[in-house]
Amino acid sequence: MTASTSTSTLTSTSTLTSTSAPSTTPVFPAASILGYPRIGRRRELKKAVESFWAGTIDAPALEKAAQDLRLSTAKRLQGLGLTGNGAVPGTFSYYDQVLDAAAHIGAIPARFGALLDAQGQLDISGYFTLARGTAEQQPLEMTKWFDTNYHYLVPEIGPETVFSLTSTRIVEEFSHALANGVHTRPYLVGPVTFLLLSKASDEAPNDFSPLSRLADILPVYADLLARLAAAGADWVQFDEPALVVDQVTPLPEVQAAVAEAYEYLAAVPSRPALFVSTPYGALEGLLPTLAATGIDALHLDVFKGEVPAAADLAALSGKTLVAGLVDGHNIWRNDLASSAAKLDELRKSGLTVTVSTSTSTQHVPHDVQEETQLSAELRSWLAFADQKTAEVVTLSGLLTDSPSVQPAIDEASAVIAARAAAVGVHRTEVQARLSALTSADFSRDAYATRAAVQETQLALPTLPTTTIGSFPQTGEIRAARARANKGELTQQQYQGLMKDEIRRVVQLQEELGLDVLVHGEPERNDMVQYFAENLEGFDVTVHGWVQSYGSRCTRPSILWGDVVRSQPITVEWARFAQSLTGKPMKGMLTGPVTILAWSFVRDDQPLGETANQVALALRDEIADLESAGIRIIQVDEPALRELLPLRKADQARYLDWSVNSFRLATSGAGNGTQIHTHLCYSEFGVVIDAIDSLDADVTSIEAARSRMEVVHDLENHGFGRGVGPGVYDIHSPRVPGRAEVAQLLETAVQHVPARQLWVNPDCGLKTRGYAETEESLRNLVDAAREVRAQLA
Ligand SMILES: Nc1nc2c(c(=O)[nH]1)N[C@@H](CNc1ccc(C(=O)N[C@@H](CCC(=O)N[C@@H](CCC(=O)N[C@@H](CCC(=O)O)C(=O)O)C(=O)O)C(=O)O)cc1)CN2
Ligand code: MET
Ligand SMILES: [Zn+2]
Repeated sequence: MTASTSTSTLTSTSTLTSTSAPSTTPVFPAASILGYPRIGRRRELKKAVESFWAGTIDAPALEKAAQDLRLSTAKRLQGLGLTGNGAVPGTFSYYDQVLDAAAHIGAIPARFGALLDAQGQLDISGYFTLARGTAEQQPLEMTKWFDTNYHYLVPEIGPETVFSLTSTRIVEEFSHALANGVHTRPYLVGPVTFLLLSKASDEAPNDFSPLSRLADILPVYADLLARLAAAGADWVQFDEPALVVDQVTPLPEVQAAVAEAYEYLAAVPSRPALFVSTPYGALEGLLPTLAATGIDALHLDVFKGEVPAAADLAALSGKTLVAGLVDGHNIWRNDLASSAAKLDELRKSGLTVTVSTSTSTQHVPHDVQEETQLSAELRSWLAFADQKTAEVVTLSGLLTDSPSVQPAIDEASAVIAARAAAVGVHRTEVQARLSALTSADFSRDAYATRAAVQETQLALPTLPTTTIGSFPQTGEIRAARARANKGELTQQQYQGLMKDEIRRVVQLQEELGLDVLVHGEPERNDMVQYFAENLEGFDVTVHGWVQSYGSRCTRPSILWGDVVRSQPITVEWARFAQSLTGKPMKGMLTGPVTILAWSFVRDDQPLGETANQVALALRDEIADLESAGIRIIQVDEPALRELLPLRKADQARYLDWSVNSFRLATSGAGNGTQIHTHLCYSEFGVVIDAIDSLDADVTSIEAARSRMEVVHDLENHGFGRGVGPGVYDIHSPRVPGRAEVAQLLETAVQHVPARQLWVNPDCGLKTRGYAETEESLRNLVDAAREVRAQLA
């Protein structure tokens, strides 16, 4: 459909809205959740998908595994009390929910060539091609989903993109569940969020905005709606989280897009009832806009956001208000008394109100009851996805004024009170150390002074080469750790195997001719969990897997108490690795912000305070590394951008505490100790001032996928310290050629003085195999030598 025909449709819809809605709008279920983890309680989906990629199972077997998982999930949620039509969300995905939307509406970049089958459909192999790329084509870019550790694939849209219904998977999933006794609620990322999250395709002119294609994707969404109605769906959920974020696109344009999209979709003659969800924060200026459309139910995040003003709520008259009361993004048991009070407030509006989660529960593990190794006390403080579902069901009892709710509220209040008083939550020695800090603890001598000392002590060539820390985590390494955890290997045997691995990694780096070496991090299951396991105040889970992207998962640690480092963590490994080489060996730590971002963090004190506790532990670790003869220490902060608040008004305060915690961790280092930091997964333009304020001597940044765009930011900013824009995209097995790397370096030296530049990959190599790693690093070192020679 062209822009002009859609405008005429839009004009006619304003009068049609009331008559074209389903004759009787179905009742929205009193209890529902926005979404549920899809990886499986035992990572069944991860295993099936990776087996399919490895060629050990075929497409029908993968489909069967996914079907079984969907059905057991749906039955479980029914069993927990999500019983109304549409209460169970259809939030399954083989890889990513944004990719799913792209796959349904035909947003398939031309650069992939013909991916559709004879019927114009994208099959499962084509779908994974977009996610994982081919030898010739980079996959879709991956980036952070709002302020979470989930990553989505970025659709590429241009004037040339032809939209059509290229998948009907959500319809088939609905029908399959219905045939098996569960009336689910199909889910798709909504049209406005979809376009706001997209980037312009390679073919698009410079000033192109994906949002300009709104009128062209709406008919495809409409087609899908009609098919879902025909399949019998009562409700469909369009997820619009981009509406809670301050966008680069001016608000009036976003408002116009929201109005156009939902007036259009509401006017579809035969459709399910429309439910729009707006997780991750307060909807603010877009609430009246959505209220003025013909949608049937609107979700508001009233956990993170405020309860809206009465006048704003009044505008929702005739619609169901779905109250996101239970936090989908953290694991603390809900304060039911406070939720009940909010629910009361919302019901005063006279609207039909129902209960839900603030966000999808895809960000939390499945079930606390699996974690039998945790103390009963700690478990009683927690709620994972299943417990959150139960909390939603409990709160929905208030809608019918059920007397059975009060005991549950009282119990939750009692547990929260007990948690505040529990041993280890507040420790006087930690509080005393924090209150004794002065501004001197947050700064080092001037950079020029430090750089001069480091230059003589380290004697590195121009364009020094290094890697980001991890080397491939091989099956052998993981198997050894699994056996050690089961007690099949002694600690000594396990440590011996890890030392063998470190020896191999050091020798490989010597052979390749890298200038600054790493030990490869084989002893770490994860760069955050490893530290959590070695600090007091944290606990870790056994089955608490949460999807980070695609088939990759993490087990976020639980930071519940004041943080204490009772003994050195990395020092012996670093000392051992340094003993194997005359070249500088980097000590490798994870920074305070990232440790917080990738853990479930206590909600009973400001994050900045918790960050400083972690920072003090790292500060002590750095002092011990220095004493052990380590001259370069890298403190990774890949999540610095992730926690940046979605609303501009909150950002300065965040950047202040986050930067300060990094400085607290690192500024005890002597002038001769070179502090590195590393950031990935973000656009850096927005946080470049903050990166500068970290005051690290050297910063490595992801850049290869975006073809060195970051060097413009660095140049404009006048970034004056060492910097290593990544020249090797480690997210795919593709090996970058020597000439390609050299070209990226040549671009870099045009914008950043050569004496500041470092040569390194985009990120750690843990997800890579050895074959491609060796070849890529060889090309990287050769390219650095080539460009060095040109400079000389
Ligand atoms: N926390 C965190 N967030 C992050 C990143 C990160 O590195 N960590 N990187 C960015 C991208 N996200 C990523 C997230 C996960 C992984 C990743 O590689 N995850 C691994 C698991 C890593 C891990 O915890 N490994 C454990 C457990 C491994 C395992 O599955 N063991 C088997 C047994 C193995 C055997 O017997 O062979 C089992 O438990 O069943 C270990 O090595 O010990 C995976 O999904 O496969 C990579 C990147 C952003 N966010
Ligand atoms: C996600 S950032 C990873 C940094 C870490 N040092 C590594 O190399 O794996
Ligand atoms: Zn990284």
